Parts: sequence; structure tokens; C-alpha cells
Amino acid sequence: MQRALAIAPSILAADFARFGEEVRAIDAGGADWVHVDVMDGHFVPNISFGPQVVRAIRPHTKKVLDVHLMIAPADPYLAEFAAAGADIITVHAEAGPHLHRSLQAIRALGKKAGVSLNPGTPESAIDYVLDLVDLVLVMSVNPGFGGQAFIPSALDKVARIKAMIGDRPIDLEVDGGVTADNAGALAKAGANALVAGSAVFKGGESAYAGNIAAIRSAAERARGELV
Ligand SMILES: O=C(CO)[C@H](O)[C@H](O)COP(=O)(O)O
Ligand SMILES: [Fe+2]
Repeated sequence: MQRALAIAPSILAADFARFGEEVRAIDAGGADWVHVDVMDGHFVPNISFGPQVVRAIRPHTKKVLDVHLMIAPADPYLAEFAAAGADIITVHAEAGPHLHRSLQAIRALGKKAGVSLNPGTPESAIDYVLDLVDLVLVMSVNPGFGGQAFIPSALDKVARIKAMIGDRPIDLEVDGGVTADNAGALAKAGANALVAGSAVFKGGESAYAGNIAAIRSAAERARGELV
């Protein structure tokens, strides 16, 4: 049984001065989840936004808020992101020495726990936490910026992690350089959640629904859900 497909536009590519409207536009355009990239200028070489932005966008959508924390340390901020309205909170395996504890803390807050791997991190980093995670996020760019080119080795990594997951109820998400052109290969490799920033927020608001639909139909075709 395949896990439900989720297209997750990243608001890192939205107009920051109009977050409310942008979130409503992708919601109306068919997004399944809203992906929120939190960057600290320390774990990654860029600063984006914090829990106040999660709190501010929460009333604009009932969709899943998929919060990707690119911060170190993450643990001191987990409760704040949970209270702000995050549904999934993902930490990086590279962000601290106590990944297991971070994942336990997210679940103790009643949220879904995600773990993310940078392109240079082997999948063995999550061998001993699979029973504590609801989502594995494979980075297909080095985190920190939107609009980068997809790193092809992520495809093999997705397939290997899919095999590791087996029949556990874990979403397998890919983030970075995802487009309608590679969505099919990613879905075939086992990814069921696809993050896309630039590929969704291109062409202005009237293009968002079509951009999301293009990624979705490429993935559905690869999953055998479209003929
Ligand atoms: O986590 C991220 C970057 O660190 C973003 O989610 C990602 O880059 C999405 O943007 P794009 O689809 O434009 O690559
Ligand atoms: Fe992200």
C-alpha cells in the first residue's frame, strides 16, 4: 500500500511581504502540505524566519504545516514551533549530537517527528531512530537556499531509504530542485512527499495551481495512479 502523495510548496520561494495571501493561494491551488523552511545563519549560510512566521501563517490554511528546521541547536525551539502550529517538525541529523532525544521531544509535544539528511550524509545516520520518526526528508540540494539544481545522487538515496523503511508508516520526502521533470523518477524511487519552491512559485499567482498539478501528475503517473 503506497503512502498518500503530498505536494508541499516551500514558502521560501513566496513573496515574504505577502505570506498570508501566498499561503492561501497555494492552498487553493491544490497544495497538500505547506513547507516552511527555518534557517538560522549558523547551521546553514542563510537566515529565513522563525516561529512567529509559523504562527502568522497558521490561520491562513488548514493544510499540514511541514516545518523544516535548518537550525542548530534545534531542541530549545521545538516547543515554540509546536505551539505556533507546526504539524510536522523536522530536524537535521547533522544539527546536534542527540538526534534520538530531539525526535522523542517532538513526539512528546504531540507532533509528527521528521529527520532530514544533507546530501553528504549517509542513510546509516538514521538506522537507530526509524522507530521514532514519522518522516524522513532527503535533501537533494545543500540546504540554505531555494532555486538550486537537483543533486542526482539523491535518487539512489531515496530508493535505499525506502527499502530501510519497509512497511513502517513513514513519509519519505525530497527537498531541493524538485520539478515536474524529476518528480516521476522520485516517486518511482519511493518518495511520496515532494517539496517544491521555485517550481511552484513561478509565473505569478495564476500559475500556482498548474505548477502544482504538473508535479502531481508526473508523480501520479510514476505511481501508477494515472494512465
Ligand atoms: O529546504 C530548502 C532549502 O534548504 C527548500 O525547501 C528548498 O530549497 C526548496 O526550494 P527549491 O524547490 O527552489 O529548490
Ligand atoms: Fe526545505
